[in-house]
Amino acid sequence: MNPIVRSVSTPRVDVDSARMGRLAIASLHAELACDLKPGLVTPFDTGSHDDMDAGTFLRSLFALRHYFRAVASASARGDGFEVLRQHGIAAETAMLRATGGVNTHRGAIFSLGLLVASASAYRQSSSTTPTGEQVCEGVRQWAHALGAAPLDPHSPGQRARIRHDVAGVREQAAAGYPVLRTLALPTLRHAIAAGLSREAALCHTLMHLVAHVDDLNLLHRGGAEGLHWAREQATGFIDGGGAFAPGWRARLQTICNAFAARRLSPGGSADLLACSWFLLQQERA
Ligand SMILES: CC(C)(COP(=O)(O)OP(=O)(O)OC[C@H]1O[C@@H](n2cnc3c(N)ncnc32)[C@H](O[C@H]2O[C@H](COP(=O)(O)OP(=O)(O)OP(=O)(O)O)[C@@H](O)[C@H]2O)[C@@H]1O)[C@@H](O)C(=O)NCCC(=O)NCCS
Ligand SMILES: Nc1ncnc2[nH]cnc12
Repeated sequence: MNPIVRSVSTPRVDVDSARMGRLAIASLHAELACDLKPGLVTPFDTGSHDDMDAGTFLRSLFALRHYFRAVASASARGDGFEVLRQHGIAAETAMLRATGGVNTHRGAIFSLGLLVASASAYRQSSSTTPTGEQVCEGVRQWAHALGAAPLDPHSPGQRARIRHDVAGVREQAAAGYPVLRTLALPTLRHAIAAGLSREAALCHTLMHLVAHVDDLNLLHRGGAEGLHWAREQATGFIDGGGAFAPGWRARLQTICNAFAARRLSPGGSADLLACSWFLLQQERA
């Protein structure tokens, strides 16, 4: 964008950006607050983690309280991907400062940040509320920039992605998050429409994600065998009726215990769960 042309904020942009920012933080909190998440941190369990607990995630959320509003506002004003990326890098720094160097939300800063930016741009340009699927599709506008952006080939995710020849979070983003559009959103919508509680619907959706996502965190910690085992556990839970089945909590607790025993943690699936919740909630905003 021409540096002479300053981005102009208007009250409408500011109000909607603040709304999108609050929804994003609330969605990350909804994921954290959900119990019975195999290998993941909950208010009652640190899962497969020794370096973080719910307090670590809450400090991280607090550090991100301005970030999502900032990317929403930048996107609504028409700022390019590089501006969004700089906000993301600053958010990663704020997160690490708040957590004492623990990586709680690096992937969520990326994925939820892009979805917030997409939702904000759509709402600004069309003055209507997009569906969750339209928000996912909107991320494709940055596909080229995503492919050209600097990448750390030695990050856990990149090492896992290269070693196991799978797509990672950037490839998901450039394709408009197909796993959210075609799997997580329909699953979450159906569970809620069928009358499941928020927690049951989130657990049900998380297990569908674990069963299908090439989760780089599972690959990083458990390799191909660990990912395969995790998918088998999730598929077994789903085939047994998932959170619709009587006694689902006891069955899921057993799976949680098994994930922790193997030190496996589907952090990518947890991010995508929070993203799914945001995509649904912004439809009502
Ligand atoms: C694009 C970046 C994320 C960089 O990508 P890269 O692959 O280099 O970074 P990684 O962090 O290694 O992997 C990506 C993170 O994304 C999550 N994730 C994993 N698989 C998937 C998937 N299939 N789809 C979507 N998302 C996925 C995951 O993040 C979550 O897990 C982390 C916490 O779990 P934990 O097990 O504790 O992870 P570690 O501490 O790393 O391992 P241990 O040592 O404990 O075993 C946490 O990050 C969660 O969010 C992957 O980690 C991005 O960093 C980038 O380039 N950012 C620049 C800014 C930017 O462009 N922003 C956009 C603004 S709109
Ligand atoms: N609840 C959680 N536990 C562990 N890693 C995560 N990444 C995102 N949410 C997470």
